Amino acid sequence: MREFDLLIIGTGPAAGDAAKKCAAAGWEVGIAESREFGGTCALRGCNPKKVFVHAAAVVDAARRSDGKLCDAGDIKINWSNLVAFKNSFVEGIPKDSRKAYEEKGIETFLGSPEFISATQLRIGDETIQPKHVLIATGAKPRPLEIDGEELITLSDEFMNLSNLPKNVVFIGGGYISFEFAHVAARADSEVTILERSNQPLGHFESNLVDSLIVKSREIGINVVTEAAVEKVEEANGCYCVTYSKDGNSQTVQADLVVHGAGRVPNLSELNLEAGNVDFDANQGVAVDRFLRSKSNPMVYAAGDCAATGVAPLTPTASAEGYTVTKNLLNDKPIEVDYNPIPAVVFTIPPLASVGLTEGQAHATGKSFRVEAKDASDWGTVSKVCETTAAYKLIIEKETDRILGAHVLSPGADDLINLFAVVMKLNGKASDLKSTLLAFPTSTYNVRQMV
Ligand SMILES: Cc1cc2nc3c(=O)[nH]c(=O)nc-3n(C[C@H](O)[C@H](O)[C@H](O)COP(=O)(O)OP(=O)(O)OC[C@H]3O[C@@H](n4cnc5c(N)ncnc54)[C@H](O)[C@@H]3O)c2cc1C
Ligand SMILES: NC(=O)c1ccc[n+]([C@@H]2O[C@H](COP(=O)([O-])OP(=O)(O)OC[C@H]3O[C@@H](n4cnc5c(N)ncnc54)[C@H](O)[C@@H]3O)[C@@H](O)[C@H]2O)c1
Repeated sequence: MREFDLLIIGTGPAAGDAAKKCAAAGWEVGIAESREFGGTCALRGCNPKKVFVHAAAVVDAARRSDGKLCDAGDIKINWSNLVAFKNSFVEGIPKDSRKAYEEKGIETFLGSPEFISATQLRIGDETIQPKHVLIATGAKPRPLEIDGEELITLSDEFMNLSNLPKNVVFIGGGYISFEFAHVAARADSEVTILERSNQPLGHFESNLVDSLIVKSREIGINVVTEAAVEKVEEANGCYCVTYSKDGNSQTVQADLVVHGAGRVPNLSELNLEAGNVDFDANQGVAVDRFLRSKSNPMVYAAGDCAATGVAPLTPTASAEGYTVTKNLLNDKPIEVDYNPIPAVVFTIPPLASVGLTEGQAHATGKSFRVEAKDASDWGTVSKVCETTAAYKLIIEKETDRILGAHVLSPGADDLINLFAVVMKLNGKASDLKSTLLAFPTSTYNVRQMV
């Protein structure tokens, strides 16, 4: 029987803070990882994905500037070099990450612990009795439960392909599909996105999603809405994807079919029933506002696997991990300080958002004004030869506070953080208007927007 003050399951952004700070406070800490140490964001998500997005942005910038800013020649993505370059950032992480835990006196386990009772877990041959458990196991691609599911490539595999085939179909029209579709289109593949609802990227401001769809179609992506994928078959060396649209079955051929149809909490290996840990397979571990399990008080959950109801992103996972640390080490529990949560779809150009959409603002009953404009004439847009840019701001009339900011433009991924800071500090739109900002920069545009 091994005893720990804290056993952490998972090594992504939700896990690290508690491991390191509890160990620094003198606790006996163990941490278990069933794949490579480091988590999704660093190994298979945000960071490696950005390398692909950079490559696509370089090629796109050169092509759209051809004859104006440069002679682009026959510029193209070299896929195998790109994958190798991405790997150069990723391959050292598992060893370094595990070593960093061990150097802090944290015991590491490779494998999946499972609950054998409300107070004990087993990992391999060892029985572990921890005082506290932090479940931080993240998420995995949602099972589609369609025929031919085994033929579908996952996002992890997409980023390791030795070459990118000519015809690529993405199932789902969310973050993963739009980001990788924009990469694949710049790598000269023919790309289709099949989205079952009438609006892809459902959490984003619909007008700007419409503009992004127009842009996506301009670069050759076939975006099909109200198209629920029903099966994938292998035929003549390629794949045939069947989807229902307008009550009819339709098909599209592909050399590669990619899963972009959502993710679910990664809980199936933990035997949570034996641990008396309530959970929902789609939402995650049932937690109270302090991130403690509602059914087993020694257990906490954070990140993509916790049923918090907020966007499953790296910043939210980190904030939840930080909150669990505080609640483990301090007597007075705290809630997660989420507000506000910025989000970016790393397309080219990026779509960024923070706070309420116009529809959500209506639902609050507050009185607000909307500032919205096509911004393709901004200098920071036209001078980089981009043709797509737009924004929408939601500003409360009574207080002049920004309720929501939505931007589709070059630089929107950084610009959105300025809005996040102002909203967090309860600043007013007029504060932004009167703040001197460096010129000419993407963020300077904020003064024109408010
Ligand atoms: C392709 C892709 C791109 C993304 N891009 C972005 C982005 O640009 N920005 C952003 O904010 N978010 C992005 N995300 C989401 C982001 O990666 C996650 O929200 C974040 O990693 C969640 O952190 P976490 O600690 O909860 O889980 P994870 O980072 O998923 O870590 C969980 C860890 O637990 C391990 N694990 C799972 N089950 C067990 C078990 N039974 N036993 C032991 N270990 C287990 C997993 O192997 C994993 O290492 C992206 C996700 C994907 C898939
Ligand atoms: N830039 C980022 O921050 C970023 C990037 C990638 C992933 N992520 C995270 O990973 C999560 C998963 O990403 P994702 O893109 O897989 O999911 P998503 O939740 O963003 O989108 C999934 C989409 O697939 C559609 N869908 C589901 N089943 C379908 C079917 N059978 N046929 C057609 N469409 C179907 C849904 O209607 C939805 O629009 C995201 O929610 C996000 O939290 C974030």
